Amino acid sequence: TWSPNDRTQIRECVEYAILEAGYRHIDTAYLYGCEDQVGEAVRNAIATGKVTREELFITTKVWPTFHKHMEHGLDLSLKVSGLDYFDLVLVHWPIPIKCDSDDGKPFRPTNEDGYIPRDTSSDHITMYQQLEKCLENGKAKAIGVSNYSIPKLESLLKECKYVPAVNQCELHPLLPRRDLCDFCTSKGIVMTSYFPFGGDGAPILKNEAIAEIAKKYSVSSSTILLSYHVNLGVSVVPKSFKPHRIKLNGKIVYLQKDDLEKLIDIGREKPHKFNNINFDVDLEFGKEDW
Ligand SMILES: NC(=O)C1=CN([C@@H]2O[C@H](COP(=O)(O)OP(=O)(O)OC[C@H]3O[C@@H](n4cnc5c(N)ncnc54)[C@H](OP(=O)(O)O)[C@@H]3O)[C@@H](O)[C@H]2O)C=CC1
Ligand SMILES: O=C1Nc2ccccc2C1=O
Repeated sequence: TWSPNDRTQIRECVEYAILEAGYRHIDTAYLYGCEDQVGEAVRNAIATGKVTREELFITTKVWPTFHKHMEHGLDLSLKVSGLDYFDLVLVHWPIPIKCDSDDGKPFRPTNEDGYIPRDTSSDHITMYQQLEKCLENGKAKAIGVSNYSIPKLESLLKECKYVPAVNQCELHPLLPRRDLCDFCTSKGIVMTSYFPFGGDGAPILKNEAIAEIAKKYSVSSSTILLSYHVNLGVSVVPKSFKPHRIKLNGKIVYLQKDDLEKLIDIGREKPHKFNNINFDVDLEFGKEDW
């Protein structure tokens, strides 16, 4: 439910996704400024009698400007959405961002170098530990992380009480991150792919190697990109505002092993990350640590 500009259509798209296209997993975040529309869509969908709350799986994320009070961040998401609980709550990014306000804003302050300034008085482990309390008090049915690297997960796993259920990261054939996926699988952490098409404007759909595989299966490149994840045991959260694409994105095909290998090979040598959010340099692990 992330949209960089127009956020007016999200309620109707979520309703369409649930009622007409069979979606059950909806991914949102406090950052996206649309949890009100997601909550309304969920209530409207339930009111039709076609789906129950228990059948739906609603994920949200607490933005790291709330690093001192993550439960308060989640409380705001609950209030805005009008939901009684979220099925999954993620630490949105492992990097605490400087913030003095109560509402977590500004979300992306910038320092004189143009970077989003990190608050070094906290860390990703402390943020996650606060969500563990939300698991215990029932505000979240499950908790997890987003944009966590292997070193971050290793340090978190040493300190946490509950293993994160999910790590949601940018993943697609141009950024296969098989090491991260294998690490997560070995620890019982489900990977979720965001930016399955490369984000706004869907740049990965122009890739010729993917188009060739799509031709072989007589499906669209978008179907290949989503099937890639499902075939690898990764969940995936595509976004579209167009009804026919919302439906199309529910279609998954079985991929032959050699085609799956071809897809992984596309980004093996030179992985490409589309999300270029400008966090302050990570002194410990280097800039690429997310
Ligand atoms: N945890 C995190 O830090 C992040 C999480 N996310 C989550 O991941 C979701 C997906 O990422 P998002 O940024 O939306 O980018 P996506 O990779 O899902 O791409 C969205 C773009 O693809 C287009 N598109 C969708 N389906 C098709 C199709 N079948 N054929 C052609 N074009 C298509 C959309 O256009 P149109 O709408 O016109 O169809 C839109 O321009 C977000 O909405 C958000 O929930 C995203 C970024 C970071
Ligand atoms: O959730 C997010 N969606 C985004 C889109 C662009 C850049 C960063 C983000 C997020 O953190």
